[in-house]
Amino acid sequence: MVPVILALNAGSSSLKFALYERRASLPLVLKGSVASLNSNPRLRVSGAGEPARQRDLGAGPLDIGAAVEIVADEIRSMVGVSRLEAVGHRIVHGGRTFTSPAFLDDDVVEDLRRLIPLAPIHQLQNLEIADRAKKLFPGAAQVGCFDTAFHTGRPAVAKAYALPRELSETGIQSYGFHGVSFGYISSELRKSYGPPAGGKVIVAHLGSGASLCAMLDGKSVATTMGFSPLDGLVMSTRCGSLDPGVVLYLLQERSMRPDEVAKLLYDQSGLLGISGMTGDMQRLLESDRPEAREAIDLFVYRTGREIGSLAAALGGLDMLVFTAGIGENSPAIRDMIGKAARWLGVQIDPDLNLQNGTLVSTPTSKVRVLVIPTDEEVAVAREVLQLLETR
Ligand SMILES: Nc1ncnc2c1ncn2[C@@H]1O[C@H](COP(=O)(O)OP(=O)(O)O)[C@@H](O)[C@H]1O
Ligand SMILES: CC(=O)OP(=O)(O)O
Ligand SMILES: [Mg+2]
Repeated sequence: MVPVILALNAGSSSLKFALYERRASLPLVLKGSVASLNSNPRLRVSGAGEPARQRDLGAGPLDIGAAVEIVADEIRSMVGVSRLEAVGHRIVHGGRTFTSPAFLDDDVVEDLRRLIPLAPIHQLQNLEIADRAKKLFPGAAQVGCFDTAFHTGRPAVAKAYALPRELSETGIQSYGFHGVSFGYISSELRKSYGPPAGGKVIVAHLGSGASLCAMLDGKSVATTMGFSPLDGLVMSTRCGSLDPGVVLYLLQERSMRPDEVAKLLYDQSGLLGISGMTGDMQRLLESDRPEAREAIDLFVYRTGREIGSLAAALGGLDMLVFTAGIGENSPAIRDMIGKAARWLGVQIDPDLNLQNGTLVSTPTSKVRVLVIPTDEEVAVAREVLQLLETR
């Protein structure tokens, strides 16, 4: 029996998973997700070439430990645990140390725990999942694949904050996230367009967390998230870019405690905060309440502005790629963002856009606009395979 590799991808609203045979081409055995962890969670699973089956998991919220157990049951029903050679984890923060995949031994986990304050709603969960996976699959190697790694090669100026050097030298800098996804998109662009990977490209990863990456020849040169995954675009429950004066004001004048400010900015802001209803974009699009519209408008406005900023960092724009939950599935949001970027030469074709195919720009659009479904799970499995081969 060929050994298998399990990839686990815990996002802020979902746990995605996929199982592959350990061969160079990574044949898929099983793929699925536990989505909408915060309310009305749903399990979706499909075997290779099979239609997906779905199951509602109650009203929620579902904690991540329970989600891992549900995934483990699915895996065990498919393959004997002894076949599992490795579990790869998407881990959002690798800091300055982890710029390539690493086996999650005790020392590495200790180092990664120190980064929890830099990505509180992700890193703790990522490490909890790794800990559970160790217990559930004791014979398998545990490997971390880091979101920050893809952005390591950006020019120094793109990573720096205008703070005193003593602080910058201790690691207070921009790291950037969603790198596992951006790395996958970069590899897809290389397949289609060769080494230049489309030239000057902006990839819009619009999911529950959202960020843009400016890529030149497939490599990250700038990105909207920074020191933490709070920065940049408006997200499901995160505020995105915010004048640091607001944080000071809340602490000093409103007497909020630091943990209350953290909760506000990570869990109660973004689409949820503006709409007062939900952080789920699909539900906002279905709503006719004016607050829902305001949330969508700010999401689009800020994404449009950041596209301008990244196009400036690139010195032009050849291609715009949409990916992740919103980017892959919402023609309406793509259309609005396309209009905000029209001055850059972006022209989205309404019919192509509605079909959710790969190319959605008009033949005369100066910027090619593509929709490429991300696959962070296979990107994780590839990194795991590479690491296993160097062992
Ligand atoms: N058809 C759709 N239209 C609009 N938004 C959608 C659609 N399908 C999914 N989404 C949105 O995608 C987001 C989740 O994206 P996803 O990339 O799965 O997030 P994460 O990985 O961060 O958990 C949610 O806001 C959800 O509403
Ligand atoms: C880094 C981050 O925001 O990830 P996600 O979008 O999966 O929550
Ligand atoms: Mg995600």
